[in-house]
Amino acid sequence: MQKIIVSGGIALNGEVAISGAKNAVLPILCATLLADEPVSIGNVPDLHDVKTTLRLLAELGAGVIVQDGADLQIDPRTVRSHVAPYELVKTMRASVLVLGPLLAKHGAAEVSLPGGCAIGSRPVDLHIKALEALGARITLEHGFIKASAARLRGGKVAFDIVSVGATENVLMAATLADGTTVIDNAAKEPEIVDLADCLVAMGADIEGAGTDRIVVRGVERLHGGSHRVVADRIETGTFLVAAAMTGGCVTATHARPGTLDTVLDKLVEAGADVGTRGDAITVDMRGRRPKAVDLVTAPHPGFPTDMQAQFMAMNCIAEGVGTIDETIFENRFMHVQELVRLGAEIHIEGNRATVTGVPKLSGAPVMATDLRASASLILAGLVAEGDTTIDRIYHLDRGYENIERKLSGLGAKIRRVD
Ligand SMILES: CC(=O)N[C@H]1[C@@H](OP(=O)(O)OP(=O)(O)OC[C@H]2O[C@@H](n3ccc(=O)[nH]c3=O)[C@H](O)[C@@H]2O)O[C@H](CO)[C@@H](O)[C@@H]1O
Ligand SMILES: C=C(OP(=O)(O)O)C(=O)O
Repeated sequence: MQKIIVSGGIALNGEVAISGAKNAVLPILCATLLADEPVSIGNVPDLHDVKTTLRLLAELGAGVIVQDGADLQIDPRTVRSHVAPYELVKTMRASVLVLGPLLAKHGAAEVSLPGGCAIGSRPVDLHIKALEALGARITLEHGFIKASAARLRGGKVAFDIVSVGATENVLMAATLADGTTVIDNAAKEPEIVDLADCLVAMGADIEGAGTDRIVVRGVERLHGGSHRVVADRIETGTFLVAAAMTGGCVTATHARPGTLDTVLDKLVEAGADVGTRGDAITVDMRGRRPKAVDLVTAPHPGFPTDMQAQFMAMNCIAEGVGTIDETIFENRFMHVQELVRLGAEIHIEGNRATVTGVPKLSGAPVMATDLRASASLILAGLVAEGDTTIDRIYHLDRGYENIERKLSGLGAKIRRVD
């Protein structure tokens, strides 16, 4: 199994180009199932989750044409199956996002329940309730969500808690429903806005994406179109934290600064000079040690849970004590015991981690448990004395394109070994 070895102690400097967002491209690829014509998607990152989604679309019968690296064309006209098998769904939770599109377009969908995962139980009850509000009949049988509806009808959906995936599933389904759907307490993440932009390019009628009320007026059909995936705010944030932690100066280019307000505010609080110019963001922490920050994860525009592990890594070597409250997932502190192996001082009580910064970490073998936990271990390795060897990096490849090449370009000593 492949591992990553990081030799710590080098301040990162230079420019890094940000890729398209994993959490935007996955729902967008699923949304192409709604169209009557081929859809072109640009700025597609080369990620394991993207490959899994393309395999799933191909399994359903869609044509997948890679035009040029990051540009793809999906032809949904040849879709014949509406079954998303366990083998593909189990490795990637986002595959549940074919449920809404298949149901809306083909009147039926059978999607394996995604497995539990390291960060929490992650049920899909909100997806099911929302689609039922649009008239779908849904049962759970033999580990599959089985859904049917002659044609979905517009309805009222009011979420009890904010869910990115459930908002996306019902948003996609509502585009082809008969009548108007109002989604209240909708997720406001930039990836929802990007999905809505793509659906609108395909002929959907959507208002309010990015606010907590989305109104979708159903249309008879969606046509082909083209869309360029938004920059990955979590990848961006990860590189900016790397700059701050190592006492370096890094500019992330091809980024979308407006999607990162809370993250940039926390970097300023940690003592970094942060500047934005067009699609570039620079974090300069030269000659300084970060100050510990307190943070509470929350739905957008709050602090993203997908950046929690990376900020925890920064607090580990910061000056002072920082508290981190994880309010989205009940079990998203799996990186703590690995960071402790590197010499971090972290105390957990319920959903709060209190981190007391230490002057230095020391390299050790550690194990990645999920995607952002893996990123936090790489960040910690960048500042640890000696070598940090990170095992189970397949988690990392789900969501970071060429991370070791990008970090090497900033001066890091990092390599992948078999
Ligand atoms: C592919 C993708 O975009 N993944 C992101 C998406 O995941 P995902 O869409 O799975 O996350 P949700 O926003 O749905 O989860 C938020 C909370 O709602 C709960 N919940 C969710 C659905 C449901 O039916 N019932 C229920 O109880 C979850 O367990 C969690 O506690 O948003 C998360 C929160 O920003 C991010 O960490 C993930 O990176
Ligand atoms: C939790 C994440 O992704 P997923 O929902 O795909 O597991 C993530 O991107 O940090």
